[in-house]
Amino acid sequence: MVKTTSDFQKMKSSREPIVMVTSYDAPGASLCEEAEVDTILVGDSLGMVVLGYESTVPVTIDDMVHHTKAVKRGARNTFIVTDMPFMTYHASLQETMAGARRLMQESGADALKLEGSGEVFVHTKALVDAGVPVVSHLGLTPQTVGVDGGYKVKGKSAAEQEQLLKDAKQAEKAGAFMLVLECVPEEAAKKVQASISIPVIGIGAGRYTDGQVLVYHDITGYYAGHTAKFVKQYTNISEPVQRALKEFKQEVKAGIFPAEEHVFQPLDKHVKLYGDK
Ligand SMILES: Nc1nc(=O)c2c([nH]1)NC[C@@H]1CN(c3ccc(C(=O)N[C@@H](CCC(=O)O)C(=O)O)cc3)CN21
Ligand SMILES: CC(C)C(=O)C(=O)O
Ligand SMILES: [Mg+2]
Repeated sequence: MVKTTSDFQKMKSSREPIVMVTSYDAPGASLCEEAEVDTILVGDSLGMVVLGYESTVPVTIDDMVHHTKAVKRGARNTFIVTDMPFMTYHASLQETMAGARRLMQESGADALKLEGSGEVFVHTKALVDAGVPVVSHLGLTPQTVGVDGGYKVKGKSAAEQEQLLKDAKQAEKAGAFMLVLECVPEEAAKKVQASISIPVIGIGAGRYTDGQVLVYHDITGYYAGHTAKFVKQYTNISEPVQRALKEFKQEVKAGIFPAEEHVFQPLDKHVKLYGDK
């Protein structure tokens, strides 16, 4: 059955690690559900791993609705978190609410994830007040890659760690039920984990968080782009896929495929077809 926000809270209390994997389509989501992951993230990494963009910045609410619907069809019994994309929760509370309403009502998301701190927490609180479960995302926030000047580890200095801790506490206070912490030193993540009561899911945040999240295409090796240090590639499906495609091509060129078993025949095998002798 679909988990609830309180199930994740209980998992933190009982120290059962929470497993989150991204999905962007029905077959991928279905495999995640069969693997019994605790929750699926329809990440805006979608833009980079399946839509071919350079960053997550071009991803829209329409993209997230479209892909979350597909994920929901593939994984009806898994808790789905969907990323609110770039600049859709900053301009006004009205715009935040309109986007969130679409993601929650049209797409089948169970919760929404918002990157960043400060003003973002005003939007977090408004969403939670309206009944939307919210996940906060701190540390490296890919949507601010432009102002950050690249994808860089956050919380390396004492001052940055102090700020991170403050932000995490504010996220909890704003009503977030979960926190994703990306690319921070292990020691900083450990402090955050111990300082707030909501579960902390790490990606490049070391061994002491309440759970881990990785991108589906990074786990399976189905992505040609840059692979971060925190990724463990458990298999490389690109290789067998490439081999199969080359073999298909060779067999068609050589007249090997299709063979007799792939061919349809008429009801009466003795019917003479045009061109038959
Ligand atoms: N395939 C994929 N996996 C991801 O985890 C992911 C995406 N795409 N796209 C959206 C964001 C972007 N993410 C990224 C992208 C790059 C780095 C990266 O290059 N990090 C450097 C750290 C550099 C430093 O030391 O400051 C690294 O070497 O890992 C990290 C996270 C995480 N997300
Ligand atoms: C990397 C994870 C946390 C994410 O936000 C995404 O996949 O978009
Ligand atoms: Mg994201």
